[in-house]
Amino acid sequence: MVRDPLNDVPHRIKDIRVTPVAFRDPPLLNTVGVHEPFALRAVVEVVTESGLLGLGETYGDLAHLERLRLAARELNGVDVWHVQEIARRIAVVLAADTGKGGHGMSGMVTGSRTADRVLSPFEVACLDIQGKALGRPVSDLLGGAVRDRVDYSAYLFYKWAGHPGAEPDEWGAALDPDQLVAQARRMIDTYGFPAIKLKGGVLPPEEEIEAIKALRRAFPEHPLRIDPNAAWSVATSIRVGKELDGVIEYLEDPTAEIGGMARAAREVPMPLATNMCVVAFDQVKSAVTEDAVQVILSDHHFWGGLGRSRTLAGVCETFGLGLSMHSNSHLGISLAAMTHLAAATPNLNYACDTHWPWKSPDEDVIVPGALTFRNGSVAVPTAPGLGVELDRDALARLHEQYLACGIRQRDDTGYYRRTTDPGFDPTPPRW
Ligand SMILES: O=C([O-])[C@@H](O)[C@@H](O)[C@H](O)[C@@H](O)C(=O)[O-]
Ligand SMILES: [Mg+2]
Repeated sequence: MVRDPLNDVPHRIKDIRVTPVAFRDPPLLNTVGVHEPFALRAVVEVVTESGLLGLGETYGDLAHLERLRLAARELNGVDVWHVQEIARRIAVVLAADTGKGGHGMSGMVTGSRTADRVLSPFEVACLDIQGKALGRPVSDLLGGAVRDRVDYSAYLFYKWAGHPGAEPDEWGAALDPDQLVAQARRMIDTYGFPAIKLKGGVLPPEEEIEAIKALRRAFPEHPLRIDPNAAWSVATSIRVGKELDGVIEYLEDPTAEIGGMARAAREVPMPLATNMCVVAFDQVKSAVTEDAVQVILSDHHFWGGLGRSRTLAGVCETFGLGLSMHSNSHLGISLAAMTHLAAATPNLNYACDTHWPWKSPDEDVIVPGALTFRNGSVAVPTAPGLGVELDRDALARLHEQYLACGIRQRDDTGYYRRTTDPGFDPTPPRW
């Protein structure tokens, strides 16, 4: 048995708590619809016999919660150093799972592996405990931080002024280039982000090209990206790519599937990036063979945790692929995990995505102060483990909000149809 080298106490899992939470989310538009008034997450607490607590954060969709609870029942007694045993048990208990539903991404990313999505928060929580047992930050367990701050990008969204029937929110509407530039200005003034990403696939491509060009004029030095989540045909992707030659650093998921991306990649001048067509290890081979993507956006929530995301980084290095980082609506436990991972990944050379600015500062499950943005970057926590502490009152409040809000799975398309256009069809390619 592996023993704690410091005090010879094993750290076997004694208890796991999975708590769904909901936090307010503005009406952010994407190609499949619009964000509902609340985003869902699940907080995973792993408690050991030795009395240590580890934290993980993941999607809050009901089907995912059920899988998390099923997995949790299998993990009692496992040593937190034995993540491979945890992965094995999860794979066994989910073997018959068809993987339908509960992706937490409103249908935009469906090819990731169910067992990896379930493993992720347990693995992060185990790393948190390992770090606490050793008195070292998680970045040290991943090979050591190669940077003491991690850069994030300003993640712009087209959006309505407010949710239908509600007062306008503090960001107001962003439905044309001027409004997007104002959104970017405010976000960069507040957080200092060094790069800009625009969530596209919302308006006809010509309008989104104009928006990118307006951003380029307003922010001549900021690397720019646009991500329409595969809303475009191959022909449209090629047309937009040529039009944005020299303007964007990469074009993210312009079109669907490895085959489509490969055809687009042959014609456009810039690298193509993805968090849609390569979301699991068994998809890497054909992507590389076909030279379909030049940058992969890692995401520990669906690649199976921080260790497997480091493996992905090695794969990218091996094949000469760039590496960036994807995000969804998230809270502070995930931001801490993303920051440790990015810090310990030398070849992560792009500013990471984060939805952080879209969350109200007063809504989180961690004690404030551990993670702050300065010049667009977050300092890598140096305290043991993830370096964040659970705020139990806040957790209880956001759980109450989950119970009251009535939302049980992310459904951007359903919300758009209910509020705006019952006939809305997001099937790609939309253009
Ligand atoms: O939050 C959103 O609407 C995004 O569209 C998100 O769901 C995507 O997964 C993501 O940000 C992306 O880069 O594709
Ligand atoms: Mg993307």
